[in-house]
Amino acid sequence: MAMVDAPCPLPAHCPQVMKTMGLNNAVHWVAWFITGFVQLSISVTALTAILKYGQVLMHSHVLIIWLFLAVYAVATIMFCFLVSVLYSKAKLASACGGIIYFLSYVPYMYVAIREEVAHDKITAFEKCIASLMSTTAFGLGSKYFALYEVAGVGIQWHTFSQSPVEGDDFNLLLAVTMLMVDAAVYGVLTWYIEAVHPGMYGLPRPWYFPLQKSYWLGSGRAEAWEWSWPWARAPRLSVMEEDQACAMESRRLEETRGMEEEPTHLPLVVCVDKLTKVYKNDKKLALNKLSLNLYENQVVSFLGHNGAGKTTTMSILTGLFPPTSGSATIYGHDIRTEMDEIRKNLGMCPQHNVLFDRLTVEEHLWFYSRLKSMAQEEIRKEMDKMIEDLELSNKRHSLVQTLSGGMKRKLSVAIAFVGGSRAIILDEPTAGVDPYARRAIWDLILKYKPGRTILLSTHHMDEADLLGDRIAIISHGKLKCCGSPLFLKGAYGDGYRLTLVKQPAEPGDPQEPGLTASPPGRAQLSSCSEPQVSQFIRKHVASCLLVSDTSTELSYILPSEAAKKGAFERLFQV
Ligand SMILES: Nc1ncnc2c1ncn2[C@@H]1O[C@H](COP(=O)(O)OP(=O)(O)OP(=O)(O)O)[C@@H](O)[C@H]1O
Repeated sequence: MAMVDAPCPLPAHCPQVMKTMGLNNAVHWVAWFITGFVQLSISVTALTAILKYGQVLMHSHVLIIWLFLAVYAVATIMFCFLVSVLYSKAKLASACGGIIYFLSYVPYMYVAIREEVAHDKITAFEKCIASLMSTTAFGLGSKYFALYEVAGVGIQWHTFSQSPVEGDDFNLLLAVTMLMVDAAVYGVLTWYIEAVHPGMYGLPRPWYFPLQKSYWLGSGRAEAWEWSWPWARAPRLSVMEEDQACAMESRRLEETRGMEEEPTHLPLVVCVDKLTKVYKNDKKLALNKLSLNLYENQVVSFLGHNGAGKTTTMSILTGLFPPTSGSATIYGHDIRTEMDEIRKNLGMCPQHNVLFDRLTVEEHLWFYSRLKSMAQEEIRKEMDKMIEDLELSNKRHSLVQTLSGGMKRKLSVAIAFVGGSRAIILDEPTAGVDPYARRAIWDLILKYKPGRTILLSTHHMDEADLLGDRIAIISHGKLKCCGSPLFLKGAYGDGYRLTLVKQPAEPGDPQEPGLTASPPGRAQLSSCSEPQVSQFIRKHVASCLLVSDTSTELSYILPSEAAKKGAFERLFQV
């Protein structure tokens, strides 16, 4: 059970999202240890009672039986943790874990056969080595219970460190000690393997990471850069120099069409530099040297077709996957080596809701704020404000499983903002919600934008236009254009559309021969004469194009250049 639970204990992706939001890895494992131990201690207690009072180990001290089984339970939990980090799929871990578990009995069988069949003498040291498998230590320990029971005295505190067999220097105390050593060894191996081989999600550390000062003392980014990427030929740069180099690179990009000059007067927060990603199981380039800068107080709308690479970019920025090459910095911290530092300011809303069914709206906001180490009083204030902004006051104490899809999405977006997160990644925040909830999410994003930097992916042009201070469009993993909505419309749009509604002429109305000095809309419409209207518009915007003439409407395209020359002003002032 522990093996199935440990690799993916919560809703899919939940541990990753929690880690992105600042969950300490040690806290994650300790929580699972406590859960496993509480469950197993019930079995241990029941088994102790059965063994003692069911006349199986009737002479042995009840506390020693419980202690022996409890220590074995601890070693077994740690063994499950170890197996769980070896496999990225829970079912595979449980299947293989069972086999590995039974195979670990082999040393015990070897010792037992040599001792009992071949009558060889096995030294305590050899037994300690064999006991590095917890099941072997358990088997050897159980043998002492049996021997003392047969002798009719059972294991007592004074016989705990003695063997009833003459010349045998191993005993139950050594078996229990070895079980504790096993638990510690499995724990260390779990910690190491998870760090260098984090499975499907997470950034692998180099195999020598325990030797890195930066791992133990934090920060030390220059050292981390050097150690983690020894093949990087580029000269070592300070963070400021890196940011400047990154900004210069993007300035070079501006020279190409579709790249607006960047708002360099704002603080640079996210600097994506030639990010490339090739998935192991899909050899094609998911990201192809993507470079993008994000500035404070801005929302950047990330647009692109399905499979363009939006989610991949966001996953790399949030530390779910490592990039194949290239890098990115967030607040000057490198995503490859300083994710723990970055996570203190990072908020994310993944494409699919990752919520706990059995927690309420309020509990979710509280939990994620606490992950960010926010003080209790501040949490209460922020929670009240956010619940009001979400229009979820009446659902404050409702379990998430009772919320509608739109409400769940609103909560997921709100979670990205709690706890003072300043770099926010929103992956299709309004996917699958009704227009009303969509509007509420828009309002929330706009309200919480000041002081933050937001990257928002969407498939909706109107959303990108309305929310985005800048829009970045990617295709096949490459940035195609980036700039303000107005800039992109100017660069790629075919102009402005002018639609005139024809006013039906009322019976007895005198037919006006042409346009008068009366308000232009009314004059044009009342005439309902397309040539005259067109002639009037062409007087001010010579290159206007009539695109439709129906019984109720006239529609024209006015080229963007006309706006720059002030032609629109003259047209509408008439
Ligand atoms: N885990 C994965 N393993 C292999 N290939 C993947 C994986 N995730 C994404 N890809 C591939 O990487 C490319 C980019 O996918 P990504 O999910 O980043 O696109 P997207 O722009 O977010 O698409 P959508 O708008 O549909 O969410 C696609 O070709 C996709 O097939």
